[in-house]
Parts: sequence; structure tokens; C-alpha cells
Amino acid sequence: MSVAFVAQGLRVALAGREVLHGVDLSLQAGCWTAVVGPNGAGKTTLLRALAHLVPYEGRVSVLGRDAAAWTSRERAKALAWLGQGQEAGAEDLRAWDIVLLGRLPHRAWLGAPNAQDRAAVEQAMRRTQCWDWRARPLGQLSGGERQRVLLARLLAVGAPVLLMDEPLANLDPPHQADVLAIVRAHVAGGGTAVTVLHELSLALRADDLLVVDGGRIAHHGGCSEPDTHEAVSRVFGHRVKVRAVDRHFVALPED
Ligand SMILES: Nc1ncnc2c1ncn2[C@@H]1O[C@H](COP(=O)(O)OP(=O)(O)OP(=O)(O)O)[C@@H](O)[C@H]1O
Repeated sequence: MSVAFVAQGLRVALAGREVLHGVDLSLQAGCWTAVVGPNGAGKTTLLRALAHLVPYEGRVSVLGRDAAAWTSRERAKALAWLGQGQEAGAEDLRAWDIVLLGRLPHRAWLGAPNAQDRAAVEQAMRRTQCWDWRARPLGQLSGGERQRVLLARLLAVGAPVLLMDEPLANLDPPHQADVLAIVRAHVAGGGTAVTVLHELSLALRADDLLVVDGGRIAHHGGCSEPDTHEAVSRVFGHRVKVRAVDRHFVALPED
């Protein structure tokens, strides 16, 4: 199996303080990796470094090529990004226009969207069930409705790699399940997904878990592995226990 990301000695400092301390990792392509860990562990920073959105020291390679060798357009076509921000400043843009931004890496400078762009936007909006409010401004949508528009923007890119920071934020349980199914289908089709997830029971639906603690990788292993469950429990101070329930694993807080 090929490798989507390799990081060697990855260090990131924010506001003069090092928050990732020499991370080494290798994430398989065609695999869904969920990133979990305590608040402030460095999950978002790690995802941003993999997406080349934050300066770092060390080496990162993406799909077999040094990240520094990619042009920004190449990177934007290959890595679709969903951040935690709710797109402040885009309040007046229609949902449709927001999703069309996902097509920017494919379009000529100032070129009008072509039929392929429009079809990709419609397909993505139908998949996250936000097509019906395509004409509404982002600023008039609820938190969950906004999130579905931003997820559609991510899908409209048509990228082989999805990098998603809290993709389930603000979504009700049925829409959370829909997004997990979209991620699963992406991976089944040969794509790669890396998702930061706070909801551990949903993170355990991924293939692999990357457990981050204190700016380091505490563990990287399969979601059904006992070692992985133990690592999850350990980084949360043994205040979380992973149990098998029906065909899934669930992680519940302990008193
Ligand atoms: N813009 C910033 N400037 C300075 N320090 C920052 C900045 N953003 C994050 N940090 C710090 O970097 C560390 C890692 O933050 P990060 O957001 O990556 O953690 P996280 O694991 O995603 O946390 P959470 O679970 O709370 O979302 C934290 O100590 C945080 O306080």
C-alpha cells in the first residue's frame, strides 16, 4: 500500500513556543486515520502542518513527494481542507458561492465556472444535503447548516486526500452518520482521510487512530487493537474506557 503522508522530525512553534516536538509518522494512502488526544495536545497544529498551512521544521512528504516541492495549486487540488473556523467574513456569500470556492484550484484566474465546476458543486451540495438552501447567505444559516456547506466545499474539490478538523462539529447525529459514511466511501474508493475528532466513539469508526499527547505521537495503531484502546485511556488519565458494543467500539468517560 502506498503512503499518503510521511513526517520526519516535524516541529512547529506558535507564538515562539514549540507545540509539536519532532513528530515522526507515516499515514497510509487509502486509509482513514482519526487524530485524537487531549485539549491542546497539538492535533489541529499537526493537521495544519500536514496541509502546509503552518511553517514547520523537519520533513513532510505528501503522496510520495516532498511537500515543499508541490505548487500551491497542485497542493490545493490534492489536499481538500476543512478547518474549524466558521468562515467569519464570508457571511454575505451565498452557500453556492462558498462551495464553488472548492473549485478554485481547477479554474483559470478570473475564469467563469464551467459545466464541470457547476456539476461538482451541485453533486457535493446534494451529498451533504444543503442544495435546497444554495441561495441563502452563509450568515443566515445555523451552525450545522453552515458545517454542511463547508463539507460540500471540501467535497467539491474532488481531492484524493481529505484533511478535516472536527468535521462533525454542530451536526446532529443523523448528519454525523452521513458524514462518516461519506468519509468511508471516499476511502473505499481509494482516497485518504485524516480527521481530527473529539468524539472518541466516532473516531473509533476510522481505520487507524493517531493518539497525540503533549505535542508528540503517543500511539498509532488500528482502531480495533487493544493497544490502541489502552493508549486512548492512558492519554486521558484513565478517565476514558473503550468497550465493544454491538459491532462498534465506544469510549466512555469514567467518574
Ligand atoms: N495561534 C496560536 N498561537 C499560540 N499558541 C497556539 C496557537 N494555536 C494553538 N496554540 C497552542 O498550541 C498548542 C496546540 O494547539 P492545538 O490547537 O494544535 O491543539 P488541539 O490538540 O487541536 O486542541 P483542542 O483539542 O483543544 O482543539 C496548545 O497549547 C495551544 O494553546
